[in-house]
Amino acid sequence: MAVFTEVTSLDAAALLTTLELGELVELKGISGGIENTNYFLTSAQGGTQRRHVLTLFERLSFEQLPFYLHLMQHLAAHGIPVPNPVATPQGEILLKVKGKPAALVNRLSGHSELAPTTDHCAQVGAMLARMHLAGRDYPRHQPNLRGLPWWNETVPVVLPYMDAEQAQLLRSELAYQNHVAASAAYAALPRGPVHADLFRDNVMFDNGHLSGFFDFYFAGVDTWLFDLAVCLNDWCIDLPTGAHDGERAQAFVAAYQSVRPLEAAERQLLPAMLRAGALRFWVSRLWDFHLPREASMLKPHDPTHFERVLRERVERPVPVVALEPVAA
Ligand SMILES: Nc1ncnc2c1ncn2[C@@H]1O[C@H](COP(=O)(O)OP(=O)(O)OP(=O)(O)O)[C@@H](O)[C@H]1O
Ligand SMILES: N[C@@H](CCO)C(=O)O
Repeated sequence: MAVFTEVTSLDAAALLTTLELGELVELKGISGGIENTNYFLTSAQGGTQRRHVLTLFERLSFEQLPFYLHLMQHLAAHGIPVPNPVATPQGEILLKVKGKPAALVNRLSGHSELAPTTDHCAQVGAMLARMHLAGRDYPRHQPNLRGLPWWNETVPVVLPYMDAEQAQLLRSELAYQNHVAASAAYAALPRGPVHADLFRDNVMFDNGHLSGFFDFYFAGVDTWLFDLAVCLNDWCIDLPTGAHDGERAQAFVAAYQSVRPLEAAERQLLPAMLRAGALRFWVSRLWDFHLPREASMLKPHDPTHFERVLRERVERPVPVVALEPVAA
């Protein structure tokens, strides 16, 4: 279930009045999702119906939300298909519903593609690069809150739940990532706002065409290569083994590079960032699994999946040349 806070038709109609969006046609709770309260909401004005998603934020505060909501607005204004928050006549996009921070965004058409083909991967790769470029002049700054400092803080907290082999892998990988982060190549990586959680379930396709990226609530400023690695670790691996899928990865990276070719430092550090992306989600899943938040609404994802992906990335590193067409 993903309606943690009940919104009535009266609440929704009042919101539409504030936003000058006309009448309420339909309000329907969304069952997917585990973090927030989400409703599909249809409004009508002058014979035109509009489809929206109303989100009441259950985890993020009024202070934290402007970075994410303004990023979505910025990307939408730059032609990237992402949910665009509706503003009040005074220009405010962070709303309050039932005392909770809230936003009303346009509803993306289509559905998530949970068994992607090379064509789906290519579409996501090209749009990811376009999104990175579109974010370059976004003026707000917030680091990736699930980046290296968080791994350094959280690995010691989850270590007591690990067996000796897992603990050894976590320790050595963390040491490796700290070493990478201190390198000249890492300092040279281009960076900007990244989605940082662009898994298969956060992208919509409509009739085979990418119709949008959503769920920007882990976004932050980090290296573009990290964002690419997070995607390759989800879109271009075999489920459930976690093995790398060369064909899908090639399609993804070629499409990304058709918009923004990778720089020398990025080419060098791709294998290291694939490991970083796997570590990030292994640690967050371990944390959610072993230390559920008080009154948690989370049904934790399986941590062992990303342990497998990390082992794959360590044992069978994939250099960028393996993902590029062989020169004639
Ligand atoms: N802008 C949108 N357009 C269309 N559908 C959306 C949109 N936002 C959310 N949804 C639908 O609502 C579902 C739940 O949203 P989401 O995945 O963001 O949940 P959440 O609880 O906010 O976050 P989490 O992914 O962490 O569980 C999605 O799977 C999707 O089907
Ligand atoms: N994509 C994350 C969940 C947080 O949105 C995971 O699979 O662990």
